[in-house]
Amino acid sequence: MGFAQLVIGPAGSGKSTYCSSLYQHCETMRRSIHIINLDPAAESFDYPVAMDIRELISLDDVMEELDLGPNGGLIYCMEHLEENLDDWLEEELENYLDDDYLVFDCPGQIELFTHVPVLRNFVEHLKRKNFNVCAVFLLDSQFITDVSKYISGCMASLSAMVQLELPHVNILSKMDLVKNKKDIEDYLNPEAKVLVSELNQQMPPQFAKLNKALAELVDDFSMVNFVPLDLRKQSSIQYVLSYIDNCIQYGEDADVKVRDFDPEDD
Ligand SMILES: Nc1nc2c(ncn2[C@@H]2O[C@H](COP(=O)(O)OP(=O)(O)OP(=O)(O)O)[C@@H](O)[C@H]2O)c(=O)[nH]1
Ligand SMILES: [Mg+2]
Repeated sequence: MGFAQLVIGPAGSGKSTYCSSLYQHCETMRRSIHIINLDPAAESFDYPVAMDIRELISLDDVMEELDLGPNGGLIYCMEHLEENLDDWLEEELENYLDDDYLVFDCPGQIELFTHVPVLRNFVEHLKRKNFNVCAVFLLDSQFITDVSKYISGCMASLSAMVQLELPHVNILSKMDLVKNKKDIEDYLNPEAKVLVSELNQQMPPQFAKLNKALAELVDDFSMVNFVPLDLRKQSSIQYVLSYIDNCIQYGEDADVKVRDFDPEDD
């Protein structure tokens, strides 16, 4: 049985930074972890790259040879990955042992978890290889400064949830940028009526019904709640990691400590 995190979320939400902080944390804890780059457009890394999609296909080549722009090029690369699951991925995975822990750093294009099935097929492949996989969706904490941005972030997370059908953890990243911690409380476990009244304040009255429907959708799923992550604090990284481990039943036999996260402490 292997374990894997699929790190997704909008462009710039902090996925690669999260991966490198997680790597460092595990290094300190003497815990084995392998980070895999699935972003064909990535250029530099703060973590040792265990597997790299760029060894399979180069975005620059694709853009040049097929005359595609960066986003079309990326979709092409990901579809190429999909076609090579049975050879490239299969071969790469052979380097890993049964109980290895893999973290996939994905690209930020929203298309990947809305209508292109590549990640879904990727995950199916991992499952067949006996991996317990968790989707880790990062949303930049700055999204909560604007309720309509926040709702769009929740919708992106929901579509990933619905498409991937995996255990799913939402993380509010970049907590170091949040000045007033009280501001975020309403957004960690959002309530429909708070969201509706804020949306209504911002928008003309003809949107009231739509706002209500959207807010209720977020509320109904009630799976949309967020775990705050402050990368400056080891305790915060550890909390998030334990939370995810729990979702994928990692270390059930071992004595893994889970303790409550206190934003003030470190
Ligand atoms: N203050 C702060 N900045 C962060 C944090 N995490 C990431 N950033 C910054 O946010 C920007 C984007 O971070 P990345 O980790 O590259 O984000 P990404 O989600 O991998 O981006 P794409 O791969 O392009 O989708 C960079 O400038 C980071 O330095 C954080 O916890 N705090
Ligand atoms: Mg990245």
